[in-house]
Amino acid sequence: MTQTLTLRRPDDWHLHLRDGAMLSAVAPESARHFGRAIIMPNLVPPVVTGAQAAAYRDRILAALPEGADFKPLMTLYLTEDTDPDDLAAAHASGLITAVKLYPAGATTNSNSGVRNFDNVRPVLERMAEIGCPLCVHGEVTAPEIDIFDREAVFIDTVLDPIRRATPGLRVVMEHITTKQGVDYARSGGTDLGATITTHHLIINRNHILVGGIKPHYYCLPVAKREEHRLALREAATSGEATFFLGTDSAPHTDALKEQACGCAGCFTATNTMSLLAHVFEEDCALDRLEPFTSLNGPAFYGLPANETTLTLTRQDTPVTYPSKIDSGDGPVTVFDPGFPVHWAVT
Ligand SMILES: NC(=O)N[C@@H](CC(=O)O)C(=O)O
Ligand SMILES: [Zn+2]
Ligand SMILES: [Zn+2]
Repeated sequence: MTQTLTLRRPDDWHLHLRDGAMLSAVAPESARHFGRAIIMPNLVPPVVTGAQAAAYRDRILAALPEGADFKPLMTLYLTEDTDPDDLAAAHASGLITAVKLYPAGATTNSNSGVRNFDNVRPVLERMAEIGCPLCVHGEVTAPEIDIFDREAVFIDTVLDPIRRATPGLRVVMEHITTKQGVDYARSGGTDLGATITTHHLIINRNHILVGGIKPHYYCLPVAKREEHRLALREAATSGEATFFLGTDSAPHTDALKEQACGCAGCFTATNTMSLLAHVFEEDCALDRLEPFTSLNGPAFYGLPANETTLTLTRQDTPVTYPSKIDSGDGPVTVFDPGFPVHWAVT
């Protein structure tokens, strides 16, 4: 008997769509399966004002295939110069859903990010007042901190102090990669959520480094030890309301990934739902895929779950995907889990 699984249409609570030719190439990949996505603002230059967010939203809508059932949920990139009134107006009108905090220098296109967290305190207080969530790239950037420790140190030295100083601020810990991240997210009550990517459920740091360096597995935060991957698997498959899918699908062309100083980011928009069905089946948790991909995220953001559905079918022959998509600027490699996957979106 063929096994099928029907879910409310999933959403992606952390997505990079880029701009220009790349946007046109990757937007259809997300729109095929996802109903909504939180759109990351780390363009060059970043999306820092309401006017820029509106213009970017329009470019995204223009890049969608005709009849696509996909709503971009826009974000502003928090800088030390963010105007609280502009932010509040953009939130009140429904133009933006959240604000994104990048510590300066932490990741791709984060140079305009925050250096001194005291300088954004008034903005954070305003966000707590108006109920606008803060999405956080949670890594410290101090050169003396080992890259594998950057998330855990951020939680203790930046995130926890910010949350204590700003009661009522709703925070999403983006793309958590550690057991410490899982534990902290769990301890935070209903004002704290955490997204987990598809690739961090599949790879650990050995996959990046053993047997030759694999640039297409390099992303930030970098994948950690196996014990951390297992903690993420346990959290994602738990069904707990705190944890929801944010793919962090982050396309870079092969030329930019496969070079002496390669860009960080895994491109998973194309095959995420098949991969997640595989992961949840492996952990005997197929019944908890829907909370992770389709229910917990909207609940955190105070939005209804999607009305339409998506059906996955388990087939005998492995599903096939293009190994690369053409971005117009060159090929982008689709994340390869390294094992056959039998769940197809039908
Ligand atoms: N995750 C990544 O490795 N890269 C993201 C930025 C980010 O989410 O940190 C990107 O924009 O390429
Ligand atoms: Zn990030
Ligand atoms: Zn990201």
